Amino acid sequence: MEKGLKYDKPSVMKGRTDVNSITNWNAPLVWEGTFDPVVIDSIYKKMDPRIAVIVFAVGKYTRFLKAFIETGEKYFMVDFRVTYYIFTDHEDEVPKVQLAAGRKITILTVPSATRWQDVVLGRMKWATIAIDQQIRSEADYVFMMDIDSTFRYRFGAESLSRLSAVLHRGYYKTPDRANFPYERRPQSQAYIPIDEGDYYYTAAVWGGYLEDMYTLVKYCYEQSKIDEKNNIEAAWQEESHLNKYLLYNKPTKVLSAEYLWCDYDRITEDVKVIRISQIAKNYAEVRPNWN
Ligand SMILES: CC(=O)N[C@H]1[C@@H](OP(=O)(O)OP(=O)(O)OC[C@H]2O[C@@H](n3ccc(=O)[nH]c3=O)[C@H](O)[C@@H]2O)O[C@H](CO)[C@H](O)[C@@H]1O
Ligand SMILES: [Mn+2]
Repeated sequence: MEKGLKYDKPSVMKGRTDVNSITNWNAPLVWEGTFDPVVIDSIYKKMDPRIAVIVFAVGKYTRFLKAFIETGEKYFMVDFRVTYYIFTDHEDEVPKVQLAAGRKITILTVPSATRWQDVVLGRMKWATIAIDQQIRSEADYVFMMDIDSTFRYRFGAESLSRLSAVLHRGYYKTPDRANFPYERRPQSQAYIPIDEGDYYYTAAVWGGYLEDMYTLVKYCYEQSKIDEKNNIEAAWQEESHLNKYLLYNKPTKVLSAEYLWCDYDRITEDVKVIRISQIAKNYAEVRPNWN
């Protein structure tokens, strides 16, 4: 980081005591109050990484693009180089948003779908192909995100690592791993035995080094293809495969539920800020099929 930078002296004794801020494999578990944004930004600015955000807006989900990008410009990796890769079947519905310097939008066309499950799983296929053909030469870090989200507070370089995953807000306090909604049928590639598991991660926000993300996205794609051949679809689609992978290949950073909350859940004591909030949506209205 740069010489002469002014910031509060870090303490050995003081810090968050209401939550655990380290995993049992010694990876940071990131909460507000566990990092100094000035120090973090200065460290990462030196590398000036190119950050890719991969989002899908297929069918009626294009309505979420405007708020996602506009709030992203306010809170996501401010002052860093960001490209939003928008995968859509309605190019004409991608809004024109004024972006800060060093930031841009790239539109990629994907087919429409009749089942939402095909869209959420299809993300793994199209992202694998796009990283291979294009993004690999344009980015250092990649994030995969749901589009039905708005940024509300800093989502910055403290989230960067080789592989960073976010605790699902609905399960981060679940005491018993048997209650995680992992895939429990041994016939599926995403199967996790009842007595295994660390955390339950959301598939709505995850990121890391381009090559590590490529490996994981491709893994989810390939596992779901095997499932398809065996006529089975994992309980929570790519989220189930993601959780299986992260159990046996531990993430290098775990981001607290601050990184993905939602508009309709009560905020808990330990969540001091909400960085992304999922928008309340009418599933029946936006999805092409119901179940
Ligand atoms: C908070 C959380 O854990 N979210 C997960 C949950 O999300 P959700 O219930 O929030 O799923 P969702 O409807 O937002 O779908 C996931 C994403 O796929 C895209 N999309 C989906 C349908 C469609 O017709 N068009 C379209 O573009 C869009 O980017 C959307 O944000 O379950 C999904 C599949 O089981 C994914 O695992 C999500 O990551
Ligand atoms: Mn969503």
